[in-house]
Amino acid sequence: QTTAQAANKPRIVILATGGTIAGAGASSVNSASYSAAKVAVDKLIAGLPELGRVAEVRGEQVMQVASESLSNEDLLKLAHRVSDLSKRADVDGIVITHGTDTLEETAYFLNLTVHTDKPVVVVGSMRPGTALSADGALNLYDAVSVAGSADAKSKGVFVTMNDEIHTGRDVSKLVNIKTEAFKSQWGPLGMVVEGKNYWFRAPIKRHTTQSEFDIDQIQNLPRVEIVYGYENAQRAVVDAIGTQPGLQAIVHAGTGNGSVANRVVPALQELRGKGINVIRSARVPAGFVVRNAEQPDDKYDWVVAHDLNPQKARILAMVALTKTRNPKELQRIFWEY
Ligand SMILES: NC(=O)C[C@H](N)C(=O)O
Repeated sequence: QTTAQAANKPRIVILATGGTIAGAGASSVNSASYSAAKVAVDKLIAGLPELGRVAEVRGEQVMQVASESLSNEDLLKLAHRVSDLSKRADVDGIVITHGTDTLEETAYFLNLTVHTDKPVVVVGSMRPGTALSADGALNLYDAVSVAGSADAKSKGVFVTMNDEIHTGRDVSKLVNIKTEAFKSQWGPLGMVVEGKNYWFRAPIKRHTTQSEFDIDQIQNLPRVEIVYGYENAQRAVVDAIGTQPGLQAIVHAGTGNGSVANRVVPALQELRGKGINVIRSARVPAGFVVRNAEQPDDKYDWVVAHDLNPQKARILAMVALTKTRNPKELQRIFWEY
């Protein structure tokens, strides 16, 4: 028995994937210009001895990349590792260090597919550890502290940034450069301050142990692409994506309430006619898309993304398509998750 176990400290595994939290700049004033994914997890842990106050920590370097370059294969590799660790009796919680650019996508994917009631926390930073007022150390301390808390169990996958605890479903990177980069349109679940959690709400959408999706059954993800709506948008982009091999769905990041240019509608209808699902999301980052408003979804056999932004809608679509291509079933899933 180790000293930490004797002291009843939770045993937390930190799975490192890269990002700015593992970044390094040329000087301490480089807060925005630096290289992501440089520092190994053992060095991150050694640089933060305070972690030993809240947990017995060990690290694993799963990959070392900037998150904008993550692939579906990377996502599956990480999720399978999280699932395996979550089943171990000697692991009480899992922290994933991750670049912030696609952190919301990974967090939502894990929330949808990993069957565990143990806390899983995804964390990043906006400044590299070499910068003045670097935010990674406190974010990581908060993440480990939340991952080791009994009161964080059964609430799904979290993102801790800037003292806030967010659900991986709702949270999105909405601000560049600032350390208050992450927001949930329905609000954070709570805050973590000096190793103590303060909860204000709980997630209502299905996640982790209540999910019908299970990462242990998912070896591949179907291809889903996103097209953007804007003034003067032409159908050629949709037509081009429609020829991509293996395409199973297109997420349309529409203007306003998911509106679609009249020039683009026929292109999407043609794809639907070929069995490709059309998911109507919005480029507006708040509010939600109303079914059969702006476009006749029932008539066209389209799906609306509810309040999910396009990148999160893509994640849920991929996961849902591992089970069904029926648009009515997909719509049910978009309401429930
Ligand atoms: N702040 C960051 O982590 C940004 C970086 N480009 C990444 O996502 O890996």
